[in-house]
Amino acid sequence: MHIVSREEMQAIDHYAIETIGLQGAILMENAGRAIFQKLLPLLKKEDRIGVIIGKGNNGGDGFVIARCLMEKSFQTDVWVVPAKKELTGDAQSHMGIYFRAGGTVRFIQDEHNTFLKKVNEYTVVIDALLGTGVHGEPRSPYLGVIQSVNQSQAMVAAVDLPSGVPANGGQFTHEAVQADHTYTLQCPKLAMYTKPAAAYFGTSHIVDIGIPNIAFREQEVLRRLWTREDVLTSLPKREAFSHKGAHGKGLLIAGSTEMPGAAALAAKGALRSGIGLLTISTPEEIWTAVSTHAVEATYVSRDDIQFDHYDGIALGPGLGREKSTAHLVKKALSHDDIPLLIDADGLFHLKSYIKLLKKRQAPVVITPHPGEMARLTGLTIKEIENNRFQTAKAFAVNHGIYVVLKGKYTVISTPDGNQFVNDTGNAALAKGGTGDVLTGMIFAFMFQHQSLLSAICNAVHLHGMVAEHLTLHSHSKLDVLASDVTQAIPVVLHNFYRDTVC
Ligand SMILES: NC(=O)C1=CN([C@@H]2O[C@H](COP(=O)(O)OP(=O)(O)OC[C@H]3O[C@@H](n4cnc5c(N)ncnc54)[C@H](O)[C@@H]3O)[C@@H](O)[C@H]2O)[C@@H](O)CC1
Ligand SMILES: Nc1ncnc2c1ncn2[C@@H]1O[C@H](COP(=O)(O)OP(=O)(O)O)[C@@H](O)[C@H]1O
Ligand SMILES: [K+]
Repeated sequence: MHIVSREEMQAIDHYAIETIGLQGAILMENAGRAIFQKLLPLLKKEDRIGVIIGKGNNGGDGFVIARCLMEKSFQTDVWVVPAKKELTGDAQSHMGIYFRAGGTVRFIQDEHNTFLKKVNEYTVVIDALLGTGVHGEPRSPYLGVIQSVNQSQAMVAAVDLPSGVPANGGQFTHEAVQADHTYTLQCPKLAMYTKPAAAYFGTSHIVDIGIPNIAFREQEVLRRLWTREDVLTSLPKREAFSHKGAHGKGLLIAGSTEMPGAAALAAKGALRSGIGLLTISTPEEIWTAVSTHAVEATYVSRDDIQFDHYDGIALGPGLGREKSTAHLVKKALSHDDIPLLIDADGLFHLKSYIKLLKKRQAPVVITPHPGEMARLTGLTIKEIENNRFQTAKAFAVNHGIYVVLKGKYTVISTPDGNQFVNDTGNAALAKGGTGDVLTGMIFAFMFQHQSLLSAICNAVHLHGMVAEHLTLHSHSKLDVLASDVTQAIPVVLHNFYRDTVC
């Protein structure tokens, strides 16, 4: 499923209307009807519903919903913000259809005090004020109407976007509708995956309004959600006659005397995700501690690493930032025919050797959180968070690597500029050590998937699913530990393989 910016959505609409010939009024009818159908199970006959309509096409969708509500005899008031003559195009057409079907409206300008009173009495408010066409802070009278909606106790269902939320996300400080449900048309918008916009959507529903796929292909939208179906169709099959050497001989360079746990967690993540043979390079003083948790692995001292004995190298978790560990990053980078996964302290050192990335033959995957990404790019964390998609893509393309920018919605960017968003997981993962587990999972998957991209995306998806599984069945978001994540990988993988179609 594609994820679009405001400009991409407008271009896709334009293509659907002008090139394909699907008239705007038909798309609007589809949108309103599809939203109504999705909304219906949430409505009760005794509900008092207010549909609040703005001047653009978002308001046009509102007229279609109002007509559907009227046909099913729901107690509905339709409130219009602009004067009648200000409505144009498809919105005007649908206002006409609504009137001729027997509908009536009230104008907020004419009955402002009644509107303020009524909005507090509604049990459901349909927000069809502003959609993707909004620019900047909502102007008067929209801002006041948005404030009234936010003060009411009604369940708020937003059409396409909560009014006032910019479709592209990014920083904003003005008031916007705080929705309980948002019915996003055709495909998710960038705002759904960025702070602070994401918090306004409530539960998001994607509503198919019938725009053909070719419209997305023609606009070359390179951003997608990585879905459960993607996982099911790309999980690797374990060959019946395979042997341990066929599932990856991996070297994990991780851990230090201060951070033995990071090595153990990454190792456990890899072992639980199917790696054939795992060798861990940690300081010898901690071999016993780490091997208690990763009995299946073998160990090699830091001075004895033979880099070219391995099919891939993961380095960084708990490595330490001393100069003595920096040369390991340089060495791993210079063995340029071995796939490399760099995380945590490995990323700290990477900054000094960034030019080596372009010289490599084999792929490099990096897994920064926003703080690590800020350090790598020289930007602030705020700048990264306000432009997650742009900065991750630019870094991936400029250095020819895969970037896994972690967070609530992890963004995976490829060297050729494609981006995939993960929507699994929850704040139970906001704990030290969970990223180390992810490193292990990606590392193991790298050896077993047909494509590196599906390996990365599947690992990120499953890592999130493990957190969801734990909080659904046995844990709160407070008490999940990174080691619990390693222990719950099997049940989640088991469920996926049970459902797999490959
Ligand atoms: N074109 C299509 O294919 C479809 C689009 N649909 C709807 O159309 C919407 C986009 O329609 P529009 O482009 O008309 O945009 P909107 O309906 O979001 O509103 C644009 C209107 O708001 C005004 N406006 C912009 N910024 C403002 C601000 N800060 N304060 C106050 N007013 C402001 C503009 O002057 C314009 O009149 C989508 O969100 C969706 O709901 C649907 O009808 C389905 C089909
Ligand atoms: N609020 C959240 N919702 C969903 N996932 C989260 C959230 N917070 C963190 N995560 C995930 O948890 C992991 C944390 O990784 P990281 O910050 O590197 O931790 P550490 O280095 O301590 O292991 C990442 O995969 C990230 O996407
Ligand atoms: K809206």
